Amino acid sequence: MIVGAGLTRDGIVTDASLTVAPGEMVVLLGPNGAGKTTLLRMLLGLAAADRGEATVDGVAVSALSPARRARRVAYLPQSRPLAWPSRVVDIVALGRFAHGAAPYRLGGQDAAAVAASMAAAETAHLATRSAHTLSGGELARVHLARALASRAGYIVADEPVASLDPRHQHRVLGLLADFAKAGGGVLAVLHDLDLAARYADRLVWIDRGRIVADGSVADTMTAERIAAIYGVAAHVERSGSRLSVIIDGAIA
Ligand SMILES: Nc1ncnc2c1ncn2[C@@H]1O[C@H](COP(=O)(O)OP(=O)(O)OP(=O)(O)O)[C@@H](O)[C@H]1O
Repeated sequence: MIVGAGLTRDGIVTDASLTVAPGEMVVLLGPNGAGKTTLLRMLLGLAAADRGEATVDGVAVSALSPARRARRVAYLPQSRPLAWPSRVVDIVALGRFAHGAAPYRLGGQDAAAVAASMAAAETAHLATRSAHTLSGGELARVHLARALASRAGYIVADEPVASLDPRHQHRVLGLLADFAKAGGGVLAVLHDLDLAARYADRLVWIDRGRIVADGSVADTMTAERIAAIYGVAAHVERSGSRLSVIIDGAIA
C-alpha cells in the first residue's frame, strides 16, 4: 500500500492524506495548480515534505534508494524530456535498470518484460526509431511501456493520457486498469472527468492544496463538486452502473 499521511509542503499542499492499495486504481483530480504533481512527488520521495510521511508497503520513501523505490513504484512524470537521442527499445529497457539490467544488453527475463510491455502499449513497431522523432502521443506510450516493463507493484502516472488521441486514451487507461485488476496499485492524475468516472475505482479530489473529497465515483462525482472545484457547469448522468460527465461550460 502507498500511504501519504499529513503531507505538507510550502503552502502548496497542506495536510494531505491518501492511500493506494494493491488492486485499485485511484484517480487524483483537481484544477491546474492545485498541488497534484507536488503531492505525487512527495508520495514518491522526490520532493521533501515539510510535515507528514509517505510509505510504500510500510517502508518510508525517504529511506528507499532510487533503485529500490523504482522496483516498487514506476513513475510517469508529466513532462518527459529525453536526456539524449535514444532508440525506443532502449528507453523501455530503462524500466529494467533498477533490476540490474544493462539496458543495451538485455537477456532472459529483462528482454521478455521489455517485449511484452512494448506489445501491450502498442509501441513494438517503434522499437528501433529514435525517440526524438516520435509524436507526443507515441512518446507517452513508450514511457508507459517503460513503466510496465519495470514490473513494479505500483504505477504513479501524472496525466498519462494528456497527449493521446481518444483510442489511445482508452487503451492506456485500460492497461492501467488491467494492471490494477492484476493486483497492482495505480495512482493517476487525469483532467478528463468522464474518463476518470469510467476508469477509477476511487477518486481523490484536491483543491488549493487540500484534499476535499475521497471516495467512490458514485459518491463524489457530483455537478456541485465539479462546479465548486473547477468553476464549470456540468451534467453528471447515470446510465446503468456508469456515470457520464458532460461539461457545459465555464461559470462566469
Ligand atoms: N518549486 C516550486 N516553486 C514555487 N512554486 C511551485 C513549485 N512547484 C510548484 N509550485 C506551485 O505550486 C502550485 C501547485 O503546483 P503543481 O505542479 O503541484 O500543480 P498541479 O495540480 O500538478 O497543476 P497542473 O494541473 O497545472 O499540472 C502551482 O501554483 C505551482 O506554480
